[in-house]
Amino acid sequence: MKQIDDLGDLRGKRVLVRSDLNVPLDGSTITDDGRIRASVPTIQKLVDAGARVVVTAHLGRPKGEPDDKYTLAPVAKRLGELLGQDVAFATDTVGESASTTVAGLADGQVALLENVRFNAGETSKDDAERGAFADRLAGLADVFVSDGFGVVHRKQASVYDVAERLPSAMGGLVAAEIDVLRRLTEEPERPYAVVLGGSKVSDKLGVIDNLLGKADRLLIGGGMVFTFLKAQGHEVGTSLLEADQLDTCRDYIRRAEEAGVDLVLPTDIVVAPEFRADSPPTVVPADAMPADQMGLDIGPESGKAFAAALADAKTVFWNGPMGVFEFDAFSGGTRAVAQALVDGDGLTVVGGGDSAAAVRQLGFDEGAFGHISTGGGASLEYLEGKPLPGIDVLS
Ligand SMILES: Nc1ncnc2c1ncn2[C@@H]1O[C@H](COP(=O)(O)OP(=O)(O)O)[C@@H](O)[C@H]1O
Ligand SMILES: O=C(OP(=O)(O)O)[C@H](O)COP(=O)(O)O
Repeated sequence: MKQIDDLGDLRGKRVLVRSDLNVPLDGSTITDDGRIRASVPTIQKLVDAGARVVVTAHLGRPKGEPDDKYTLAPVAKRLGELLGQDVAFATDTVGESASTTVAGLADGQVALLENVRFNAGETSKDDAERGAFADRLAGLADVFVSDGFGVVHRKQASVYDVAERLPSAMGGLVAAEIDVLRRLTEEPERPYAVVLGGSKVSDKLGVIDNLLGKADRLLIGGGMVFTFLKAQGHEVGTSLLEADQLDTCRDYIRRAEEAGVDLVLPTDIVVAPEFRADSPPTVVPADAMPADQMGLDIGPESGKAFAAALADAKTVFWNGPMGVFEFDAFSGGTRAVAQALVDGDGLTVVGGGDSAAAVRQLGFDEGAFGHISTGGGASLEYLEGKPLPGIDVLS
């Protein structure tokens, strides 16, 4: 697969780089810039090569049209600070502003295009619609570098279709991520434990299907847990729930038992009446959640049980916070799992924008983990052995 060095002399060339700059924001304040920092080495390499660098990225999940809440403007500013040079910001992705901004770049300068998901073509399931948008995006550049590891599992215009239209290469971040994750797919040292949580439940439940044949222990927390608890017949109140996945979860529970996989579910839950930092927390048994409250973290007893299940693991992959760690009162479960990973002596890999942010925000030293991946869904799909469109298209 082509790397940047295989693209030839890039001086004066317009290089479109797909980065994953999907960072958590509080209003317009970036609360964790990990993904921006992870994207800098590739951009800097292109700057040093004298390229005119055009970065494209998404933020959140806007509905295919401009939405101020999801503007990349604060990200352009932070990227500029990290690069030590101004980053020109185009207020659209493929329109007038993008054309003018790209045309105004000198060799070694960088532009960031507005949120690529402000365009319906980016995420369209219709190949022609996606292709038409990719044509316009590709028209802004001479070559393409795919460096957004967190999105390589998405068959989207800026990830997939654009690579079919321009000479393309894999960026250093994607290459490095794949290098580490490959170790987890080839004979992981056992016991191999996988911890799953977070809020993208429908996206990520499916990975369990495959993990049941690979992992020795499967620990489930975060928003994912309530579909399991409900499948066991328990009340889950107003918690996150994938009502159409109950049978799937029942099947996972049965198959885990048959396969001898230790499926660890929380025995206590921190509930609150509302999704708010100051909503009063109560710890309740997992099989006795009140109907009018929502589960926002695994409880302290579960935190201890999860830590015990990780203590002697030789390989651990963790994606998805155990609770709403952004609110102090609901960060205990995530802290307990992070601490268990730090205390263990196996290979530990943390994947996902929010999981990585959680580790840093809760004050853990990044160096204490084997690898912190910028992609949650992407790394899960890689571990599942699923084809990753954004990688396959490069070969
Ligand atoms: N019980 C819960 N209810 C609602 N949201 C939750 C719960 N547990 C965790 N979360 C949320 O999940 C989000 C992260 O989910 P996700 O995007 O799947 O993880 P990652 O970015 O690490 O892949 C966090 O913002 C966190 O607040
Ligand atoms: O945040 C991301 O993924 P992750 O939460 O699985 O780590 C990526 O930016 C992909 O975003 P998406 O899941 O909206 O396509």
